[in-house]
Amino acid sequence: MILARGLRKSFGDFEAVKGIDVDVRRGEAFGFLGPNGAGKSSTMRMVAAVSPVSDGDLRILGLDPAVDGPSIRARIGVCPQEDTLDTELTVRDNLYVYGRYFGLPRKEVRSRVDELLEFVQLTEKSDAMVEDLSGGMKRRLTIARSLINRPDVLLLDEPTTGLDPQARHVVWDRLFRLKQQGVTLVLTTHYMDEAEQLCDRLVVMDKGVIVAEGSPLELIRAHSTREVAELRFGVGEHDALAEKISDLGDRVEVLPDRLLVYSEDGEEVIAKVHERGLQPAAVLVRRSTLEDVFLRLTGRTLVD
Ligand SMILES: Nc1ncnc2c1ncn2[C@@H]1O[C@H](COP(=O)(O)OP(=O)(O)OP(=O)(O)O)[C@@H](O)[C@H]1O
Repeated sequence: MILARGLRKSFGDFEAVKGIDVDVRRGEAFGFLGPNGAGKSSTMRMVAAVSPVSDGDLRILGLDPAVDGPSIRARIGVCPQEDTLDTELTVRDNLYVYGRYFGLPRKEVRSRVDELLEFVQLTEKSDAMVEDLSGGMKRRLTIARSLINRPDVLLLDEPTTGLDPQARHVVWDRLFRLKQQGVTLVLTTHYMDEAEQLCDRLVVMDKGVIVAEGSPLELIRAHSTREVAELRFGVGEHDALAEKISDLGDRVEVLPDRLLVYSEDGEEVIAKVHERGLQPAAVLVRRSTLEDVFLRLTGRTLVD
């Protein structure tokens, strides 16, 4: 569905995307992960055929965005990071007008609008003005709008950023359903839990390059241990304590509020910490996640 080879994006002298290779297959959910400024949105905008490629090859649905931009845009759906809804129109009219941009006949748009309002659970808000919607409702409406043309590929730039947990959950639930319906999803996110659950494959980007790619499980196996022991000591004690327990795991990471000890058996780590007479204020053993992969590969947490 999407094929990129040596894809680059420059803004003047600054290179935001530095030659990436990407393959997105039909029907999969593909994620771009990375901290702010990694180049995810710049990549998404090239894939959406709204930002010209600076160098390299890019094919979307087999088409070249430099020459087939309109055909590509007709067959993809885009849910941008910022809501770009028309606040002076009702919920229904936002979808209707957008559908008409695609040149769909009036009758067809009307029934598609009803279908989509139902899908994003906004039927009851059909006649409300956009400015009266909550943030979560606006995001759902933007997703509905991006689906008006029955796209083969749906591009979502941080679809759940800025939403409260419940609103996030509703949006995520709809994305799962779309995936079940066979829509190819390409998304960026900062939320590791979501990426782990939804994405079949993903790439981790940092400073314009891809630093790892694979399924969530493959990435965790390749770049982290099975378990992580989290230890909280007093403020300011973590650096000194990290040295004292550095032999207890494959590696130890120092975060501002805790130590992370990476090992195959977290309980064993905790037991040894206690044997050494150390008294953490709190301990937790958990399995490795994509957040750990990210920390390993970039030396930073995504939340930063
Ligand atoms: N139009 C532009 N002109 C100049 N620089 C830009 C432009 N768009 C993006 N950049 C720069 O390119 C880099 C990558 O930005 P991009 O928005 O692609 O990152 P991102 O991974 O999507 O980050 P975020 O998670 O914050 O959205 C940043 O340093 C940004 O300042």
